[in-house]
Amino acid sequence: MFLGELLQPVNRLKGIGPNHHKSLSALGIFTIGQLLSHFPVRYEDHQSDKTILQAAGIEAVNTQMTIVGKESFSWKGRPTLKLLVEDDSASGSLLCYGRNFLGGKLLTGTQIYIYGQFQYRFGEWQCGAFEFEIVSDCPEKYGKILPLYPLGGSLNQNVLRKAIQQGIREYTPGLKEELPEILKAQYGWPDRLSALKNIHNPGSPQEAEQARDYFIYEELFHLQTAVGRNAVKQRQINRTDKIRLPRKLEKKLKSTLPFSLTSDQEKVLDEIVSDLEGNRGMNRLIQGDVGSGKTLVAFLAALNVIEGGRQAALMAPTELLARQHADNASRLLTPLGITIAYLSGNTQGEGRRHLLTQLKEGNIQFVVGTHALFSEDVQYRELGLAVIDEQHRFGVAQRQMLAKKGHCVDLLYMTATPIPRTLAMTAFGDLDVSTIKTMPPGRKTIETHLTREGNEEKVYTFVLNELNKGRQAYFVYPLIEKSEKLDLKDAENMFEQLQKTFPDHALALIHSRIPDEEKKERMERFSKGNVDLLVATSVVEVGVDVPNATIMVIEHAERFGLSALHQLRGRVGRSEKQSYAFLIYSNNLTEEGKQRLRVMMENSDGFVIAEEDLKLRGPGEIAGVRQSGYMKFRIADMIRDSDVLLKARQDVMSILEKDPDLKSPEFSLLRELWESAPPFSETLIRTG
Ligand SMILES: Nc1ncnc2c1ncn2[C@@H]1O[C@H](COP(=O)(O)OP(=O)(O)OP(=O)(O)O)[C@@H](O)[C@H]1O
Repeated sequence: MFLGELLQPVNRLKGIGPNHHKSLSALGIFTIGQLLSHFPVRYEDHQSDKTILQAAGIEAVNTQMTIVGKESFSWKGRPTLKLLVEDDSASGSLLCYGRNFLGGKLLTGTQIYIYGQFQYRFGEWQCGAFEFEIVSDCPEKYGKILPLYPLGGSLNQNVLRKAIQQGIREYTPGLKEELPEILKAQYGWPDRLSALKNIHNPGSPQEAEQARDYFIYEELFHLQTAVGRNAVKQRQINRTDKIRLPRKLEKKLKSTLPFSLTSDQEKVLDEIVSDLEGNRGMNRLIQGDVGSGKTLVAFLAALNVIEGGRQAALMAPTELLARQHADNASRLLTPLGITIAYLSGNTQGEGRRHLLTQLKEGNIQFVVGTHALFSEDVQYRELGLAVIDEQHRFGVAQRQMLAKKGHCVDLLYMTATPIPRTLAMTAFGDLDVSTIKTMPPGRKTIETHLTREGNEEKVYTFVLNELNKGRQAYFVYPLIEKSEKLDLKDAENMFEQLQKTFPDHALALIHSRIPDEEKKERMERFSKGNVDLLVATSVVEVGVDVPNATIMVIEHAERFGLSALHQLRGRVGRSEKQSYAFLIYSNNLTEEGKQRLRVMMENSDGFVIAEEDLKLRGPGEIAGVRQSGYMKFRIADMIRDSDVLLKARQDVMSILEKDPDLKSPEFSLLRELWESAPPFSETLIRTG
C-alpha cells in the first residue's frame, strides 16, 4: 500500500513535463506510487565485466578498452571513422556510422568503457552500435545494472530512470511493509523499500532477481488473500450441530432411475455430502464434460439438503436452461413428494406473490430459476443449498448475493467448460473442485464429419434418413437473420428453406429474440418429440438435454469458437443411440478456422479441447482475461509463475486457517489491506 506522498501526482517529479505526463497517463500512471510500481521488464548489465572474447559475439561486451588507432572506411559513399580498440582479450574496431565527430573526442590512448555487441566480420571483431564512457570522466553507467522499462509516447529510459530514482529518494516515507514478517523471514525477503530500490537500481543481477521474485510473490500473495477471503467467509460458517444425512431420498431417487450412477458421479456426490455434513460451509465446483451427469448429481445433493429440513435453489444463466432444469426436477423429484417451483424475471403478478410467500414459509422446497432467485424481494425460510449452473456466466456480485439469502448457505457450482488449472487457481482459487471424468456407460463417440459448403445436400439426405427412423436433429446457424455485411446463412431464412427440404417433418425455430414463453413452448415440443428438427442459433449451446436428438448440423462451423462447438456438439450423444455431428464449413476458411475444425474432428474430450483452445489462442487470450479487468498484474504472470502462485496460495491458506480474521498483531497490516480492498479479484488493481 502506498500512502501519503506516494499519492502525489507524477508530474511533481523533475523532468515530467506535459508530454511525458500525458504519455504516463496513457500507461495508467498518475501517481508517484504508480510510477514506482512500473517495474523494469529487463536489465542492461553494465556491471559484469565481459571482454570481446568472453562475449564471443553472442552477448554485449562490457569492459574497459584503449583506443589504439583510427582508420577510415567508405559507408554510403562517405568516409566513415573506424576506431581501433583493444581490451584484455582481443583487438577490434568501433565503426562510427554517422559519428565521425567521435574522432575529436576519442584520441589514441584514451581509456573508455564500451557497451555493445561485437561480431566477427571481415577477419576482425567489429561493433557498429555501442555506448561508451570515458574512464577519467567518472562513468555513470559502467558498473551498474540498468533497468529497461516499458515505454510509450514521448518516454525514454533516461527520463523514467531519473524520475523513478527521485521518487524513491524523496517520496517513500509512507511506504509500508505488506508481507507478514513470518513469511519474509521464511523466504529471506528484504524489507519492502529495499526491494523497491533493488528492482529499480539493483546492485547486482542477483539483487535484481530477488527483488523481482519479491514483487511477483507479493502480487500473487495479495491475489490469493483476496480470493481466500471469500473462501474463508464461506468456510467460517460454523454449523454448531454437526449433521448426519440419512440419504434416504437419495436412495429412493436412485432406485427409480433406469441406470446407476457412474463411479465418478458417486464419488462427487460423496464429496458434496461430506461437505454438507461437515461444519464448514461448502464452496464446491463440479467440473464435468457436457452430458456427464452433473445436473443429476446436483439434484441428489438438493434432495439431501431438503431431507435435512432446509430449502435448495438452482440458478441457471438462461430462461431456457432454468426451465429445462425445472422440468427435469419436477419429473424426478415430485414423485418423491418434493415441492418444486420455477421463478424467473417473467414470473409476475399474483403468481409471483404467491410463490414468494410459499418460499418464505418453506412450503416450496426446491426452487429453480434464473438470477431472479436472488432478487431483493425473494426470501427463503431456510435456504441450505444454492446450486449455480455455468457459474462463470454470473458475475462475482451475483455469486455473493446467493450466500446472503440464508445464514449458512452451501454453494455448489457446475460447469461444463473446463477451466485451465492455473486460471481456476487464480480466479476461482476459493473453490474446491470435483471432477466427473467418465461419461455414463453406453455413450457412443459422436461421429463427426466435416463437410464443405456446397455439399450440404448429402448431409440433408442423411438427416432425412435419421428423421425417418424417429430421431431428432438440430441445425445451428451463426446469425439470427440475414446480415447486410456478412454473406452467411441465418436461422430465420434457413428455417423457411429447411421446411421445404423436410416437408414431412415438424420444424421449429428458436433464437434469443423469440419471446420466452414462445421459446419455452417450442423447446417443450422438441423435448417431447413433437418437433423433429430444431433450427437455432447458439442459444441451444448450454445444457439443453434431449436424448433422442442425435444429429447436430452446424453451418459455417468455422464461425464458432472451439468451446462453443464442443458445447453444441454435446447436445447430441446423450443416450446410447449413435449420434452424428456435421460441421459444414465455408470455402474461404482461415488457417485458424481450419485448425479448430481439425481439433473437433480429432477430439471428443472437453478437457483436451479446452487445452487445445488455449494453445490455439495462446497466452494472448489469457492476457485478454487480464485486460478485461479480471486480473491486472503488474509483474506476475500466472502461467510463468504458476509455482509461485501455488506457494502463495498455501501460505495464505495456512495463515487464514490459523487466524481467519487476521486478529493477531503481526497480520494487522494485512487486515488493513484486506478491509480496504474491494472483494475478490478486483483487489488486484491496487496500483497505489
Ligand atoms: N449414470 C448415468 N447413466 C446414464 N445416463 C445418465 C447418467 N447420469 C446422467 N444421465 C443422463 O444423461 C443426460 C445428461 O445428464 P445431465 O443433464 O445431468 O448432464 P450434465 O453434465 O448436467 O450436462 P450438461 O453439461 O450438458 O448440462 C441426462 O439425460 C441424464 O438423465
